[in-house]
Amino acid sequence: MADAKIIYTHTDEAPLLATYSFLPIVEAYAGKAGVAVETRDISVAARILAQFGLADDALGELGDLAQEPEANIIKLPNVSASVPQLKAAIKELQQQGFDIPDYPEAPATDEERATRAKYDKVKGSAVNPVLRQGNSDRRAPAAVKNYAKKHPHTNKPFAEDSRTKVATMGAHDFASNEKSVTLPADDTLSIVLETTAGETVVLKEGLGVLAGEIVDATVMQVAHLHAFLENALAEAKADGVLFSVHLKATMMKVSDPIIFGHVVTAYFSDVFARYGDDLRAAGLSPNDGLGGILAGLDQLPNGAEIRAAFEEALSSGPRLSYVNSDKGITNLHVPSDVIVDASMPALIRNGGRLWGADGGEDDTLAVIPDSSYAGVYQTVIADCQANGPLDPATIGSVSNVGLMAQAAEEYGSHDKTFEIPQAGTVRVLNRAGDVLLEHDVEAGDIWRACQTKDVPVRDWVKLAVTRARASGAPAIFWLNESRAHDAELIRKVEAYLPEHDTSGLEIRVLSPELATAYSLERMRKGEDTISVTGNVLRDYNTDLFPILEVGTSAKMLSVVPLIAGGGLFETGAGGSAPKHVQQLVSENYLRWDSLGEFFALVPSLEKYAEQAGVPAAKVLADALDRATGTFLDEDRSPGRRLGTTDNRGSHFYLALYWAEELAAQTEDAALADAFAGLAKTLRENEQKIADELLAVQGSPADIGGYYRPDEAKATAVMRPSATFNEALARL
Ligand SMILES: NC(=O)C1=CN([C@@H]2O[C@H](COP(=O)(O)OP(=O)(O)OC[C@H]3O[C@@H](n4cnc5c(N)ncnc54)[C@H](OP(=O)(O)O)[C@@H]3O)[C@@H](O)[C@H]2O)C=CC1
Ligand SMILES: O=C(O)CCC(=O)C(=O)O
Ligand SMILES: [Mg+2]
Repeated sequence: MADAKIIYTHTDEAPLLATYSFLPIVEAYAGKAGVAVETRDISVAARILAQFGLADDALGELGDLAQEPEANIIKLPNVSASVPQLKAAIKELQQQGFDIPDYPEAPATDEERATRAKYDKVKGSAVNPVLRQGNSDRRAPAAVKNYAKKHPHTNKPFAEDSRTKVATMGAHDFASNEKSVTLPADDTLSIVLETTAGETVVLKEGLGVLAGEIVDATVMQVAHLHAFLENALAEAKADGVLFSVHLKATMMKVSDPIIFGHVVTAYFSDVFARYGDDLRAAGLSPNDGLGGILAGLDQLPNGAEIRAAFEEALSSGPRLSYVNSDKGITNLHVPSDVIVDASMPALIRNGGRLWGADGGEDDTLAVIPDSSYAGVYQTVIADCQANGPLDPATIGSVSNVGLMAQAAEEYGSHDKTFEIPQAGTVRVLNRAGDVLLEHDVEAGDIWRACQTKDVPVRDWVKLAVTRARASGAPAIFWLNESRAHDAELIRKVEAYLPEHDTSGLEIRVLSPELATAYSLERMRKGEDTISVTGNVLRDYNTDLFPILEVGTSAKMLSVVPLIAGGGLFETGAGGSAPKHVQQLVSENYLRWDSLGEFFALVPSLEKYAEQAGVPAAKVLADALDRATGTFLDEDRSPGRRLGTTDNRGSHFYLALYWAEELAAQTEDAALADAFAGLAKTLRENEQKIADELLAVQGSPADIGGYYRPDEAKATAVMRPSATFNEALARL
């Protein structure tokens, strides 16, 4: 391929900061091997600017590229913005002088509606579903697993009398109301609400579907959600445990902020009964969280009175869990502060305890309203309560093969999720007008349809068999035959498995709860298991198991073999770690661990070698792979605390080991020659560079912006060692 190149993405928060330090190293090394590396800015700030013609539509470009065989993209985690995050980013860009409108809370004019539509394109998981034109292969590399066995982190034990548990609806929710069909032929669907008053409201038209596509519809019945929440609040209060709610308001950007709003409303039901109209009139929505409401109260004439009512409710209600008790930030403050994939594993690692208002730890009632996957967490909690914590020194690994291509499953559902305006019946109709799926609904219910195309399913089954064959581990499809969507999927799995040689492999279908129990049982025996899951469990499992096994999902290999033949190499399985940015800004210390970036770069370089016919890229990849091994052996990941090697220091060590490997290899004499000097300089100046990097720690750092840092300032902060910079520049 003539124009082969590696695209390294500029994203947000901690991974973006790390990029200011790491990318110059990558560019310098790649340049020596004739490897073309380009960057594209897909940060939330750049995506906002692109909507108003003030930046290139890099995401659109990469989305197209992902569907071409030449794609070779390194994707760092990015912000999937909740409304409060989006508003903060807009404000920062306005302050930087960009002429962009405010986020229209309740758009009334055509212009406001157009603006809102633009911002809605930036909101939530707007990047990953576009780039993920393939299924997901996430696992802990053997070197990471071995490192964790040698240096086990602590998974704290649950108390003897631990009262932590998961509360979930189990009826009248998305899981239990689901209906599903597989389409026999290409078709065009519409979604229509017939109200009890006899009106027809078209919710969606022109929804193209392909033969073999699975289409589901389901509804969260809000009256039942409220009854459930009232019970859960009463239960938490009676048991004296912390109340916490765990949703995915970023990825499920339509349904989950609404559910989050219902939790806020239920917790503060008296306040909303008294002041709900005032809050609504002021545009203060519970869906944006308690934080946004409290921040907006000053503009209300009776703001002080309402604030007092919130405070009174907090002190008399069940004890809330806190995200940051020092700053008074509760679990209900911001919909994107507590994200279930990261929050539940952190809770389990901590012996089932969260933090209360006083900063003290306590057991919790973890509320996960929809029952589709809540049982997974309850199964792990019950297992740890019965059998003690999982010991990272001995446990086996649970890797994941995840169905996600072409926005499979709930990931793509936000354009088909509706808060129902009036009671009636929602129907999914085909072109001929036949009713495929229908539900009776009440006003306020959250109804959603969701699509899963056939090609991705077939590819996913193949990937599962490939991984089972390569690893020798059993592959378990986490599918619940009594859930409508899963039943359709199981049929496809059964149809596609015979396309492969599965002799001697253990391949089974188990419900998520049983699959969890089976995987844990094997794990405790030191045995590995592959979890083959849908998109949401892919997300959940690739934080859950890594965090229990290796302490963090940052150390995951996360590859997306694109269906069109290209490669998308994600870095780690975690997010963009906002609290790391705060630490950098306050004390010039960045805890971000770039192992995920190192791991992603290896297969990306290998792919480049193949695509561009540049063998030196493979030499670079092999050297990097060995260097990463040394990096782990020498324990060069950032520490958690000031005064230790941080992200920048860790990059220096990686650069040192990588240069030494390149200088020592004999496959490419020119490369060895090119790196000999650098390897020597870095080794000789190891102490000096380490000292220069340590010297800057401890005082505040100015990066000139949160969502859109100033390039020069951030570079200065992230590249503070003159000796290291000069050595790189001389390469
Ligand atoms: N792939 C993507 O693009 C993803 C994006 N996100 C986005 O990230 C943001 C934050 O999400 P959140 O759910 O809080 O999850 P995060 O993974 O960002 O944060 C949870 C915690 O995980 C640990 N962690 C994760 N990655 C690393 C790393 N490389 N080095 C060191 N520690 C790490 C840190 O905690 P500790 O060490 O204390 O355990 C971190 O504070 C949101 O905007 C979300 O939308 C989230 C997930 C994936
Ligand atoms: O796309 C997102 O919003 C989050 C993705 C995520 O958490 C994951 O892929 O693990
Ligand atoms: Mg995740």
